[in-house]
Amino acid sequence: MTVPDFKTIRRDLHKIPELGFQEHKTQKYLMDYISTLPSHRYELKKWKTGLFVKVAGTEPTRTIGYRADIDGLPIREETGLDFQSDHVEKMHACGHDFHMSIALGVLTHFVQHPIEDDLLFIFQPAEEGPGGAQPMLDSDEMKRWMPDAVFALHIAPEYEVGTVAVKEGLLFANTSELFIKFKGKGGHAAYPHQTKDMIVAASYFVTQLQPIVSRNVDPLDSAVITIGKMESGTVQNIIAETATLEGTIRTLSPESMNSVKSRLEALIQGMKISYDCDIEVDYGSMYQQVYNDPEWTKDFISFVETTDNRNLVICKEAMTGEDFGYMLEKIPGFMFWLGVNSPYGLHHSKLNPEEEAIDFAISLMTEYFETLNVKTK
Ligand SMILES: CC(=O)N[C@@H](CCC[C@H](N)C(=O)O)C(=O)O
Repeated sequence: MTVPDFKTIRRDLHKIPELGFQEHKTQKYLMDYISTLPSHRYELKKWKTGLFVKVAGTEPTRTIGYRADIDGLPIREETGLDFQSDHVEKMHACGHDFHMSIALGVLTHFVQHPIEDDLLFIFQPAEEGPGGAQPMLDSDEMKRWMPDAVFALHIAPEYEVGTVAVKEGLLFANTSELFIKFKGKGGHAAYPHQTKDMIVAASYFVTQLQPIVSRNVDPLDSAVITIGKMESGTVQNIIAETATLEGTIRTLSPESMNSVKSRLEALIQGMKISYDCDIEVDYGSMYQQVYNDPEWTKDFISFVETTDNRNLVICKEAMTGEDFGYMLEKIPGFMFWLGVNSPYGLHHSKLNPEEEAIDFAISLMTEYFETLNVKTK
């Protein structure tokens, strides 16, 4: 079998981004590709819109897990690339097209050149929300094929291709989504005294959230509250009866997440009195922090250091979230950042990672897994 071009595979996947638990075309694409590999070397199980693929080892004593997330984001792509998204208002703006093609590359290698250990490839839906990692962990397939260690990577636009950035311990933050609904009383723009204006209430609330971070969280224990969406009103001369806010909370410690939410709820009680309105809060999905197992991470760091043409960066923790944190809570392993050098960052409509990072990552991970194989002997 000739080795396929994983950049072409990435471009195919880039054209068909789908939101969490709607990844039907993506799942079919992955399955169609995997079905071209010798079928006696692997076992495949569909799980919702994701996949588990177990590649048989020659004399397995353990199972090594590798996870790639597969969903896209609700963003209108503005890269102008000739393989731009075919799906309106959807884009692979967080690099999951890279994550999938790298996983397919590693999978292909080990189907053709098995190591002693079994390998479990986890193609996970809904990382951007509402979260696929925890339900996958709870699935019968995962219980049957539970890996002894699990690894994943995430593209990093800020680093050059060839860079691996990682750290032991905390890598990504605790996260919670945030959905707030305001209900007041609408009316004529010229008679505000007869209304309860929810544009004024919601705007005030957005500004009141900011001091939670600067005045309630220990400065040495960071937090972020971002409101990414605000919706209200119908036309310029009608006072808005309702308003909705959507956002996310990020904290370095689980304890700070609880205290940020307590402060937010206290503010809401005050707002209800001040603006004489109803306010409902819903936290949506919450993700466990990504905590890299120190032993596995040290092992990976010394592997990267001792190989040529790989630039190792010991990075700081980031306020990004990842439901891979749930896998690392149960199974030792690590996640790392893969340099892709894009002038536009994650979740940007012009994100354009350099595709040379795909082959770099495939050889990085295949060599690393081969090193682990030697260590089991
Ligand atoms: C790596 C990355 O960008 N992950 C997302 C995870 C989103 C979690 C959830 N939907 C939330 O917004 O809290 C991120 O935004 O960090």
